[in-house]
Parts: sequence; structure tokens; C-alpha cells
Amino acid sequence: MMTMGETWGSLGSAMATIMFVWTMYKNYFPPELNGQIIRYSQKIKSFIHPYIQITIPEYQGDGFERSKAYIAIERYLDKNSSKQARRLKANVVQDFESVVLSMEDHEEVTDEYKSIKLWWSSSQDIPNRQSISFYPREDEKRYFMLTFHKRHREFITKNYLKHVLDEGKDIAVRERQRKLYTNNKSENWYGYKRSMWSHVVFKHPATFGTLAMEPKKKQEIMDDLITFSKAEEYYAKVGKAWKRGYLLYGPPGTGKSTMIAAMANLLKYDVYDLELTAVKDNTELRKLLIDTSSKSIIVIEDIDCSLDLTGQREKKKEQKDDKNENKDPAKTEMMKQMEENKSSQVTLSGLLNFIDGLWSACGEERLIVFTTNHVEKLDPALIRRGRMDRHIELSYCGFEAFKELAKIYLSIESHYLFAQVGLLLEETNMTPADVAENLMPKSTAEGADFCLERLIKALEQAKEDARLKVEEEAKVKAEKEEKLRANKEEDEKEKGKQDTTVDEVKNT
Ligand SMILES: Nc1ncnc2c1ncn2[C@@H]1O[C@H](COP(=O)(O)OP(=O)(O)OP(=O)(O)O)[C@@H](O)[C@H]1O
Ligand SMILES: [Mg+2]
Repeated sequence: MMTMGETWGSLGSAMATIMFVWTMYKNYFPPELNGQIIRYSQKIKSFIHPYIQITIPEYQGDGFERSKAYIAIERYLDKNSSKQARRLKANVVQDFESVVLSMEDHEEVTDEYKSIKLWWSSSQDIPNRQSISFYPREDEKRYFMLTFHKRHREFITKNYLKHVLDEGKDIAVRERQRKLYTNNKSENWYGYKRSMWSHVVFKHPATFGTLAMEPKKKQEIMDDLITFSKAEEYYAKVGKAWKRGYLLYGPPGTGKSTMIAAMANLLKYDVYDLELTAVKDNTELRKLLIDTSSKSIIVIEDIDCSLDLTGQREKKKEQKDDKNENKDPAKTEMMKQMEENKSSQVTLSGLLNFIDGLWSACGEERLIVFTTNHVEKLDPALIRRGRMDRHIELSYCGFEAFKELAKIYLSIESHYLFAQVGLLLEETNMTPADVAENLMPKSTAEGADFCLERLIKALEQAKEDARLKVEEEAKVKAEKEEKLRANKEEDEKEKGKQDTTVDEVKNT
């Protein structure tokens, strides 16, 4: 069966044949009649074929890459019109996880936009000659053909095509397989198949729905991210590079890394996890930046451990010996490595340039996220507004966050034990990670009552531990003070003795 496009194509060809015959014999007709024939032929042509056709080939010019417009239209049609087509092609994507159906060749579908009807068909020209080619485009020339009434010409070419291309691009972004990158050491940057970044498929299950925090604060962050992702024109208008910096700070286990995954899942961005200790110097840092793509989050975790950013290495060494309540063996190891391995010469100014120097504007729609457990250790220049636009504190679990965790882990919104948990959370600090661990049923026999009681016990234990710690610290402090006082008394006594001796010597 002929498609709409093909039917009009045949009528057009018939008309062309008639016109061809007329041009051969027009000298036999009087000139007035010829004028009439031309006028009427135009009218008939436009009456029997009042449609315009636009062809979008899969490959353009000499390009070996598929045309972006063709790909966007393919996506658009798959999503919007493939239900109408009766012959479909199945493409298996994303590690055999899903099947995308698209129109077979010579199928035709209709689309409607602002009450205007249009026809899309997919076709393929197969060359007659028998030849073998390396390039698919030489064997088969696929194209999409759009047919619409000529009175909509202006609207279709200006608005509809833009709408199709934009939507197609959006679908491609939404459905693409996202990646998690990490930087390689520069010794591995060159040679066969080596590159600056290695990647795996990004598949983190965290979303803002599973992230427990105060609902209002969570909503604010989500709104901020969505506004950013749609603000291309705004950033262009105010003359700023289209990027945004977030600083996530708080004790270990409060959800900083989880929030980064939730951000990536919300905006469908790739994640570049930048390991600063593996970057030799500022030049390497810049090269890594240039090699990142748009629609991505560049993450530097534990920024205070990754680099000597404060220029106070000596101070840090002293602090290393101090009692640190949040000692994490992995991070202590990282600090140690950093102290020993001085090969990384990335400086604070190098990092600042990375964030907002001229080079940072290459590529667009990017988030830069820093995380730290010790915000007070960071150089103010690094985290001033404009560089890190939003500072988000992730802290110990409050009652609101607990309720969210109970909903996620136990599927309950209220319980008679909630009040007791609420009181205990006010009196003691427990991270969402620990609360979640206590709430998670370890077997099917563990119901909500059991898990909440386990949490209450853990909170009481944490409260008792904190009380003992305070007592212990007070005792140590008192002992120190006592020692100081005794030393002072001793010194004064000694001084008194020496003064008396001097007086005696003077008198004699
Ligand atoms: N706010 C939260 N909501 C839900 N789950 C959380 C939250 N905070 C922590 N968790 C759980 O605790 C685990 C540890 O959290 P995460 O790795 O995000 O902490 P972090 O703040 O990055 O810690 P660190 O400072 O050590 O890197 C996660 O796997 C997550 O399941
Ligand atoms: Mg983390």
C-alpha cells in the first residue's frame, strides 16, 4: 500500500510528465494559449498536490556520523507516533534491559500539532549498483519525509520542526545510559585506548524520594536544581557560565554522597568523581576539566582531605594528632598519603581557576559539588558565594528525617513509638545512616515494632555513651587543670624561695 507521501509523489510525477510533453510541443500552440496553459497548470498542480515535503536524510554531506536531526526525529517518532505504525523494528538497549520500538521502513504515521495534521514516513533508497561499501550510508540511504499542507509552511518550518528536534533531544537525554567517571593518573592518559577518565555505567538507586531530610529543605534543593537545569537563557542573559556550585558539609554518614547520586538521578546527569590526589598539577586539572561533557556533575569528595587548600600544612599536622571525633580510617589514610605523596601540586589558585576561571566556561550545564566533614577548615576563598553558590548542611537525624526513613524502610507514617524516638533524637546525635541501619528489617520476622524498639535501644545507648564521654572529658579537663594549678603553685613557691635568697644575699 502506498503511503500518503508516496501517493502525492505519484500524482506529482504524473503532472510533471504532462508538463514535459507540453514543453516538447508548445511551439505548435499559439502564444496566448501557452500563457493560459502555464497559469492553469500551476493552479492544477497546486490543487492536486497542495502539500509540501521535507526530507531529512540519515547521513548528511560527507559525514560518517548520523545526522543529529535524524536521530532526534527518530526519538520523537518512537515516543509519539510508533503506536500507530503496524510494522516496527525492535532495538535492544542498555545491556538488554529495555527494548525500544521504532517505525519500520516505508511505514507512515500521522502527527498532530496545534490542530495541524502532518504525516511522517520513513524510507530507504537502495542503490541499483552491486557494490560493497565500508560505510552504511553508501549502501542504504534512509530518510524521514515530512508531508504537510502548504498553508502551514511558515508555522511548520519555524515552530513544529523546532518542537520535534527539542523534544527528540530531551528524550535522548532522558533515556541515555548515564556514566560515572573517575580520573586516571596522567601516566595512563596516552597510548592505545587510554584516556583521562575511566567510566562505568552509573546506576545508583538513591533519589530525593529515598533521601531523608527535612521536607521543606529537600524541596528547596530540588527546586533549585530544576530551575538551574532550565535556566540556559537566563545564564546567557546575565552573562554567566551555565554552572552552579554546591558545598555539602556535615559529619560522616549524613547523606552527602547519597545526595550527589540523588542529584544525578534527578537531572539525568553524568557524574565525574574527581580524585584530586591523582592530579599532578594545575595543568592536568585543566585538561581533565576540558575533557568533561555537558549535563554532568563534577564531584570532589572530602575536599579538606584531598588537598592542602588552606596553605596551613603545619597546622594540619598538629591537628592530625588531636582527638578527632569523626575519625574515619579511610580518610585518615588519605590524609597520610597526601602528606607523604607531595607529587600533587594542585594549588588553591589552580582549583579556583578550575571552578570559575575562563576555562570553566567550556561545556555547559554543569554542577560542581564539594563535600567535606570539616567546613571550618576550608579556605573562605574556595567556598565564597559565586563559587559555591549553595552551602548545604547535612546533619544528624532529626524527627522529620526519621519519619521519612520510617516511611522508606518500614512503610509506616505513624506509630505509638514515634514520640519516644522523637524525644531521644532531640537529646542525642545519631546519623541518618545509623538510624536507617537500625530501622532496616534483617529478616521477614522483624516487623515495625521490633525495628523501632531496636532503634530506641540504640538511641539510649548512644545517649549513655555521650554522657560517659562528656563525664570522661570533664574528668580529663579537671585533671589537666589540677596539674596546671599544682605546677603553678610549685613555680610560685620556687620563685618565692629564690627571691628570699636574693634578699638575704643583698642584706649580707
Ligand atoms: N539522609 C539520608 N537519607 C537516607 N539514607 C541515608 C541518609 N544519610 C545516610 N544514609 C544512608 O547511609 C549511608 C551512608 O551515607 P553517605 O555515604 O551518603 O554519607 P556521607 O555523608 O557521604 O558520609 P562521608 O562523609 O563519610 O562520605 C548511605 O548508604 C545511605 O543509605
Ligand atoms: Mg560520602
